[in-house]
Amino acid sequence: MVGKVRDLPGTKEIQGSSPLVLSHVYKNFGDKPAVKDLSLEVRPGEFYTLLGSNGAGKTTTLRMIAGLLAPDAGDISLYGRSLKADPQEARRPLAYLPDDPLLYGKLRPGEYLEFVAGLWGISAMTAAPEAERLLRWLDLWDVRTQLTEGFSRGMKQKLALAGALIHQPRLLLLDEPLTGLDAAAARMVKDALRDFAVSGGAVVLVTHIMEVAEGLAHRIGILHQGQLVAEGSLDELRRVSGLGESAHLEDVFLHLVGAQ
Ligand SMILES: Nc1ncnc2c1ncn2[C@@H]1O[C@H](COP(=O)(O)OP(=O)(O)OP(=O)(O)O)[C@@H](O)[C@H]1O
Repeated sequence: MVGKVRDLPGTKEIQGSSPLVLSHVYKNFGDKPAVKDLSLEVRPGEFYTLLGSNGAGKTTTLRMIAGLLAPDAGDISLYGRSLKADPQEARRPLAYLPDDPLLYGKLRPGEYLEFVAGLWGISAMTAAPEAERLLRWLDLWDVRTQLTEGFSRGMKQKLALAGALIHQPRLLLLDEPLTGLDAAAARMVKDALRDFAVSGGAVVLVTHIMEVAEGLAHRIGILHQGQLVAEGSLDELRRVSGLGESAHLEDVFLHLVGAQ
C-alpha cells in the first residue's frame, strides 16, 4: 500500500477542510480559453477522476492546482488554504505526478528520492526509510544501484510515483499515471491509490482509461472545452445522460460531451 497519511505539521488545522476546492477558475492561453468557470470540490477520502477529450483542459487544471500555472481568475484552495494567498504552505500536502515526469538520468533511484525529499526540506536520513519502503513496494529495490537513464518507461513511471510520494502527501494529483505500466504494475498502482484514499488521503486522477475511472472513482467530473459539463458518481452520470442504469461509462461520457 502507498502508506497511511501521516501527521504533517498543521494536521489539526487542516482536518475537516476539503482537500481541494476550485472556485470559478479561468485560464486562457492567448485569447484561447483552456478552462472556463471551473468550480469543483474534492472531499476527504475521495477518489475523484477527471475525464475529458484531448484538449479539454485536464492537464491545465492539474497544473493550476499544483501551482505551476496561475489561474487568470478564480481561486483554488487546498485544505482550506488559498494557493493565491499562501502558495508555499498550501502546496505542502500536495503531490503532483505529471504525465511526462522529469527524472535525472544520471541519478540512481535512492539518489533521486533523496533529491526530491530535499526539495521538501526533508533530510536524507529522515527520508531513507520511506525511500526504501517505496522502492521495495514498487519493485525497484533490486535496481536501486542502476542509473535511471537505463530504465524502461514503466520503471521511470514507478520511480516518479515514488518521488511524488516521498514527502507523504495527503492529496495526490495524477495525470495518466498508468501509462507504460505492465498489467501487474498497473494493478499495484491502482490498489495503492485506492488504499491511499481509504486511509484518509484524496486522489484526483486524470485518465482516458474508462475502466480505471469506472473501477476506482467515487465521483467523476467531465470536462468539455474547459467546462465541467457533468459531475457525480457513475450512477448519477448514468441518470443525467438518460442512458439507463447499466450503461458503460464510455457511452455515458461520449453522450455527455456530445460525441454520440
Ligand atoms: N502552454 C500552453 N500554451 C498554449 N496553449 C496551451 C498550453 N497548454 C495547453 N494549451 C491549450 O489548452 C487547451 C487545454 O489543454 P490541456 O493540455 O489542458 O488539455 P487536456 O485535457 O489535458 O488534453 P489531453 O487529453 O490531450 O492531454 C488545449 O487547447 C491546449 O492546446
